[in-house]
Amino acid sequence: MHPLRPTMTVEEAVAHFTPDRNEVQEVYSEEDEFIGYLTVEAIAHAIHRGELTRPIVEYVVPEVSLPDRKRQASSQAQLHAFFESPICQIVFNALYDGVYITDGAGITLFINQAYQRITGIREEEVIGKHMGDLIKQGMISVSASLETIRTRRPVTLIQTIRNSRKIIVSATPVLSSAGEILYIISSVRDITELIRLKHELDSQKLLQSDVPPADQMGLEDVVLGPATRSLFRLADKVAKTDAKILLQGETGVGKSMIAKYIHARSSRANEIFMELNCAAIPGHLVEAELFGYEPGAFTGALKQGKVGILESAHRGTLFLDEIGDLPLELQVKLLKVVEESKFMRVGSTQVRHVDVRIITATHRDLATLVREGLFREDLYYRLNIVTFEVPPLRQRREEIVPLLESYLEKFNEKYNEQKTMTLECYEWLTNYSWPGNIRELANLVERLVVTTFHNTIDVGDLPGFLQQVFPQAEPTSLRDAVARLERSMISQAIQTHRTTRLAAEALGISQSALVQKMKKWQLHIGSEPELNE
Ligand SMILES: Nc1ncnc2c1ncn2[C@@H]1O[C@H](COP(=O)(O)OP(=O)(O)OP(=O)(O)O)[C@@H](O)[C@H]1O
Repeated sequence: MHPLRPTMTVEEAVAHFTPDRNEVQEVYSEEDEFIGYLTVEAIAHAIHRGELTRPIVEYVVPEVSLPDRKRQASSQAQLHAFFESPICQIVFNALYDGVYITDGAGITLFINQAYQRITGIREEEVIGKHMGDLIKQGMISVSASLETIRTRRPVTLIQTIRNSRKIIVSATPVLSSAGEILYIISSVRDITELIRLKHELDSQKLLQSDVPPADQMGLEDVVLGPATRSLFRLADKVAKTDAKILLQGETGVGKSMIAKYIHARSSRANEIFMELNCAAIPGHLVEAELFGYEPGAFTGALKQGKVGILESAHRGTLFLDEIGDLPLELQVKLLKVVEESKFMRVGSTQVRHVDVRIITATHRDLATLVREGLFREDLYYRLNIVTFEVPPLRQRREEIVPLLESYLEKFNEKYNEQKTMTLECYEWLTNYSWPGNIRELANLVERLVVTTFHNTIDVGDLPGFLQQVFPQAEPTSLRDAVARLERSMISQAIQTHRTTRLAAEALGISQSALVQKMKKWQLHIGSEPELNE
């Protein structure tokens, strides 16, 4: 380390004081002339007064007494010895959370094993180092300890380790009887872990809530965030009645899942649940599918005729998906079923009775269709006693990570894999708009589990369109902005060129530098093995 210069600020000088070093530093001018001494006590006082940007020349003294030096050195040594004592090591290393201890000036004294496990940072990289230096090196993004020194209060913040992993740090100052900060003890947790715990807690809460667990309804893997939970609660309530239900929402949001849940919680649970997607078959065939037909009712009909879905659903529940696509002429026939429970098969004049509960769904706005004359108003009001507005996934982002985790678990089991996702990948996918909602999410996870060759799925493995849509949060510093640009360029280059040699060439850096950077950013060559050149 360079000698202390009088123009250095207090903040810059702090890094020169480490537990292993002398407690008094000599200060030299730019011409290397001895100016005086700077004691760790003087620095500590300056920090306590918030004078971090003042030049140290203001605190330099021409002489220091030997007892002072001995006393300071010995108290520092005692502290050091305490943290190195076997009992202290055993206690801190037994903790599940990471522990990070600095002295009152922000110099690292101790990290426990859990901290090393969570962050991947080794003892020798930080012990004796000042937190400010660790930020400068890019090892950590911010320091809760320095914030605690500045504010003299406990501080909790989210820290990024080596620009990738995110952890949550809570720092607490330990004060002497004179009110000086002696050290700062920080506890550290992985955010991914917190998300998992929250997910577990949500499931626990669900078990205690008035909504019966969905897996008992044959609906395994259901993720219930606050929005979905309140839909299920309402579904549970209306299930007990025969009220007509209209489910509105985009494709893939879970409308048919809710319909099945309502059926499973109703008095018809032991009867059949039938489903017809009115948009999936041509208009002229919907009538035959729904109401059935007599022998020879139309060209191409089965000789023996056919029982329609409506009749098959007798005593049970009929779920009519995409009801907005039901042709107008069939809407009259459906109205008769809804109002009088009566219908006629195609080609028959015999009126039949049926006892079904009808649940309908649509991704279109039925009220608008009514205004445009495309949907019968009387049918609309009949079907729409209770409306469920099922929100798109982008409006219930808190469910995205639990859904990703749940589907990862499901497909890992199905394909006998052990894939995990980086925190950044979770963050990326949380910000995506998911036009295909949960169906799209499930498809993506399955694809990633099947196609990636490594166990950790990262942003670089996502399909190209997903990599471009991520709305970046504002970078917090120039270093942050540069780091992001570097990562994004590398990620794009390896996606495009598929070999580290070609990607390095395109980026104008050496192959080994590229490999090192890929390691740092946890990037991989797409989801396929590197091409053989
Ligand atoms: N809360 C949830 N947790 C887990 N999986 C869910 C959840 N909601 C929906 N899914 C799953 O997402 C997929 C799509 O759901 P569903 O078929 O119910 O959507 P939909 O709204 O009826 O779609 P569409 O209108 O296109 O028919 C299904 O595989 C379903 O199991």
